[in-house]
Amino acid sequence: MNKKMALKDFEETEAALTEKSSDKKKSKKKESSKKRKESEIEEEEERSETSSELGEPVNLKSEKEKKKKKKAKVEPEAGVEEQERGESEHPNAVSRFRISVPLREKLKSKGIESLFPIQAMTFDMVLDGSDLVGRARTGQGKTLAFVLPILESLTNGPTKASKKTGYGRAPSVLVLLPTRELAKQVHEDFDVYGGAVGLTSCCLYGGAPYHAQEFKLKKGIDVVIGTPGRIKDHIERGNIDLSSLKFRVLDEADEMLRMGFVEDVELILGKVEDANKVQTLLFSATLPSWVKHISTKFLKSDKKTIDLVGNEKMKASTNVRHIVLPCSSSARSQVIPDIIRCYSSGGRTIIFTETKESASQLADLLPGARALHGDIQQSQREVTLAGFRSGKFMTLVATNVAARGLDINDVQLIIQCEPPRDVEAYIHRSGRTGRAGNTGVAVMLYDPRKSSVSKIERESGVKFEHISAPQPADIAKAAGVEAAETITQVSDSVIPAFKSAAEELLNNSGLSAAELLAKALAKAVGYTEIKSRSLLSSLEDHVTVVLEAGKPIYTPSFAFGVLRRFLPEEKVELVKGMALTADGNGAVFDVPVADLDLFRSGADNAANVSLEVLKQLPPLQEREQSRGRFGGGGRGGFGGRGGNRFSGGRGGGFSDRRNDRFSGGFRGSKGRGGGNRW
Ligand SMILES: Nc1ncnc2c1ncn2[C@@H]1O[C@H](COP(=O)(O)OP(=O)(O)OP(=O)(O)O)[C@@H](O)[C@H]1O
Repeated sequence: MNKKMALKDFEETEAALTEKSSDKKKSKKKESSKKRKESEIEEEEERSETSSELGEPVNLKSEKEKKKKKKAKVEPEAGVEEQERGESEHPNAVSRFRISVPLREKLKSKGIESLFPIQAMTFDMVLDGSDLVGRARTGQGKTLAFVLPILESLTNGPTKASKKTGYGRAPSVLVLLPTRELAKQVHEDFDVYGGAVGLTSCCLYGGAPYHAQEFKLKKGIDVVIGTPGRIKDHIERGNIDLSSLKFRVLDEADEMLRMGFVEDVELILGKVEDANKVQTLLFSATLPSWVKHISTKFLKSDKKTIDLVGNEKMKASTNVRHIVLPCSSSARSQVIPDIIRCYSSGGRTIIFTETKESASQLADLLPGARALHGDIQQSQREVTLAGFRSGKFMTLVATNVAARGLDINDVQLIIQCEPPRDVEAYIHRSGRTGRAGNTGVAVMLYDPRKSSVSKIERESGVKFEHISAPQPADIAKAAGVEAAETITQVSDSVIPAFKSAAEELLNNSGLSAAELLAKALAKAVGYTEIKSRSLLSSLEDHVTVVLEAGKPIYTPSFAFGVLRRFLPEEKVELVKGMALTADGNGAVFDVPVADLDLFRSGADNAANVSLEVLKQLPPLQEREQSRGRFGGGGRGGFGGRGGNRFSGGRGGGFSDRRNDRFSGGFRGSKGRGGGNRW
């Protein structure tokens, strides 16, 4: 169990620290610190209960609901009682930690009066000199977990005396991150909080000119933050001296190592004169076992580990409502705007695609959306992200380049266009919402013919909520309610001008007053027609039907065979998204509305066959479950399609991925690699 693990780690650490120290003051601090930890562990327990409260359905949130939602904000891993206790009594109040006044004031100005659990649990360890592996779910404040104790150590703590000073000073801190955007974000934190205690920082990443970076390094700097590629380049150019480092931080460590930059990271980390005099900290929301293994290479053997996820089943954010929705790739651009309308609560949305091309294409199709990926010039990437952060536009379509670490205010909705290749990507992408105690929604689209959600579900521990695409009629209904409200606000002064036209309509249209008003409302919110949408592939002008044949249907090819008994081949080929019901008695598929009567009458005339239109999807067999059966299927689209995305030799080690996924975004300036997807 997570809590147990966290407690165990903490107790081990406590014991070690207590042994070391004979200082009374220190042990007092530890005593209060221990109390803090115990209450945090209770909070963890409370937290897992409160998470289920986030499951209420979201539907075109009114302002009122939004406000309510804001009020529902809870501190990560903290219970309601905790909030009621008031900041000053908070067990993790900033004032209870060895945080100096300028930092405390800066934190206060940012609205931070108490530390989040990962920060509280690691603060003393880092300040007292330990190497550390830290893991907490997305959005729980891992950045300040290293920023605060590092700054405190350099200004008032153990590394103060040996820290370099003066013009041309070599950096004391090096922070490595996997993406440029993330490096910039972490740099901003060091800038804000470091600035408060007189420490300077700079950010080194690819795609930006060298000379400004070189100038800053020459002048002397305390904290260097950057991506491994550019930092390595600066080292090779002799611009940066890492010999007097006091801290090395690997943020999103698993991603950096997965990218195949182990050698670069190793080379960079190896540039310290005496590794024993450097503290190394490694953070991520996901720490696959191979990362833990690798960490032994970089971190001292007596390192501490604080793992707030541990062996807990649920690895993804518990503040997020996790939803899956069947949708074919061709229907995406129609369905996504409705998902945004229904689930974004008027906030920002990030849509993740698997490739750079599809990010650009989708951004072009969605009104008011912009793309962010590795093929976009760095300067434009920065403009785009700044525009999204400031609310200039509300929908960002991105590749995994935006999956990690980005902390953007009011991102309410994440849409993943298809299941990602690894569970880590799911965890980090969905973690762009529901941050710092806020709630959010993550919708993952999948094409039941091509992909399955069960692997992600199993590995992330998420229990997905299965929904169908919002029906245009539902969305229109909600819009109608809003329109009715606005109509009551229209001044009576308009009546004389429109009354005679209204009376004429009423007399001649053959419609009732309510029907005519309904049309007027529809027109007022931009509807002249409402189409239905199928449940399986979310296609307009299609309906979803279930076929039964008087005996179990074991394979899609059998279902196609039944259809061929009463339909011509060209009609059978119109069938979309064939899936089998979980009970094995039926086949579910989409057909064009225009052909529904033909399908129905054919079924009526065939022996033992029934065909019914569905309003809701019944439980279906997962694609994985029926793997092997789909291959020999009918001509309706299964033969040889799309293999099993999850079982075929992808994944595995990380070094072979180097050029596959990152060369565009991460090492863009060098143009390394070919099949770059991000
Ligand atoms: N003690 C705190 N009180 C209130 N807000 C905080 C506190 N610590 C951090 N935050 C805010 O929480 C948000 C998430 O923090 P951060 O980005 O460090 O999360 P993270 O754990 O690194 O997430 P990820 O795994 O996605 O990178 C930020 O907006 C940050 O300012």
